[in-house]
Amino acid sequence: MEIFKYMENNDYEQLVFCQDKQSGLKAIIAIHDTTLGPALGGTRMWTYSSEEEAIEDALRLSRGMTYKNAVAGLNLGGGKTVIIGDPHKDKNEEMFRAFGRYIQGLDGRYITAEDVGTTVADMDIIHEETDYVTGISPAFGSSGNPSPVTAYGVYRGMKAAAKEAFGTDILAGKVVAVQGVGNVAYNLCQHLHEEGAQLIVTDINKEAVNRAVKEFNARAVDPNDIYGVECDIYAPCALGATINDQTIPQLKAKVIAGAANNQLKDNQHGDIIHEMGIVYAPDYVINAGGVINVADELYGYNRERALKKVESIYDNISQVIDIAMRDNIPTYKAADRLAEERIERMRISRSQFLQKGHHILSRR
Ligand SMILES: NC(=O)C1=CN([C@@H]2O[C@H](COP(=O)(O)OP(=O)(O)OC[C@H]3O[C@@H](n4cnc5c(N)ncnc54)[C@H](O)[C@@H]3O)[C@@H](O)[C@H]2O)C=CC1
Ligand SMILES: CC(C)CC(=O)C(=O)O
Repeated sequence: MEIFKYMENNDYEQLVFCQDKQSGLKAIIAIHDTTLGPALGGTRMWTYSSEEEAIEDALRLSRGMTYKNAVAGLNLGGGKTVIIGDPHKDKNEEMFRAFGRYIQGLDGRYITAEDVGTTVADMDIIHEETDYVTGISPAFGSSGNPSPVTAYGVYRGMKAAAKEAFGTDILAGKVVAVQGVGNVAYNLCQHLHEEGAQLIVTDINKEAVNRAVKEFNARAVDPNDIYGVECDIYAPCALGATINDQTIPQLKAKVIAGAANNQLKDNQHGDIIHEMGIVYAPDYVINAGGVINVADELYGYNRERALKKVESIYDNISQVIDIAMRDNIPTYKAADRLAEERIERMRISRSQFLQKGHHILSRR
């Protein structure tokens, strides 16, 4: 991979490699675009099969955060960290302390939070070294685990997509196939079950599946079978790139609406599902609830205010669908357009020189 060429082609600002021998920390912080404000995005800890795979993941995820934060109406840019390692075996206090010091060194250009493989407890340790961390314990007056709020946003966005596909946003009686029943999807299943949707679930973790079967009367299927099940809605809530050449021909769903980041393997897969008439709720629009929630900490956390903003994910998905219909383009392109237009408008309106620029962070 030619890193500078890749960064230049996709407008990345900065890539930071953090190493600490004692704790085993190997982290990559990717900052995509800070036009709207400091880059905010979570830290993923994962067993990458190569350093190149980790770098690519950090780059792709950080770009997604730029677009997510822009469409969500946040005054924040896009960034993300990946830590190479097994979250079940390789974590230690020193690792997150060392990582916190690297974040502090960026002096506010990047703010972190949870993602796959990291927890509120990890954020609390990072907080010992830096203020540029969110999703810390409610005991510190903060917002805690973002997953339940992400799930609420996905639920709202799923309703908006269902309205377009089925003429109603009532999900009672609809069959929803959920891939991965981890932190976000467990809470999503709870909303769907309460409304009377029927659930089909899968996960590589048997305990997670059993819990969903027991608590939500879900039907369990093997991980490879989830794509082809008879359902109304496919909710990808595990990792990325599950909408691809192999899975698309199997899909029976009329709606794709889930929490995972980077659901489309490539843009062409967004074109194909558009041509098939599937209503796709773009990942970074529908899963913005978590970042909206943690970003509220920068103002002094108020859960009611955060949830109100998360509710508007319904309107954001409807707006994206309207633009896609109007211009006869796939929804992923409509979402990109919304994000890019906002960033461009702000770039122009903020181009005037100020001796000491203001951002909400300066009050923290
Ligand atoms: N936690 C949050 O607030 C947010 C999460 N997301 C995204 O949503 C997705 C889920 O996040 P979390 O629930 O926090 O993660 P998680 O790690 O708690 O849950 C993911 C689940 O997917 C399962 N899984 C992994 N590979 C699988 C496969 N091939 N087939 C079936 N199941 C598989 C895992 O065993 C796990 O139970 C991720 O892509 C994450 O980046 C996006 C925005 C916010
Ligand atoms: C988990 C969130 C708090 C932020 C993030 O990284 C995301 O939305 O993907």
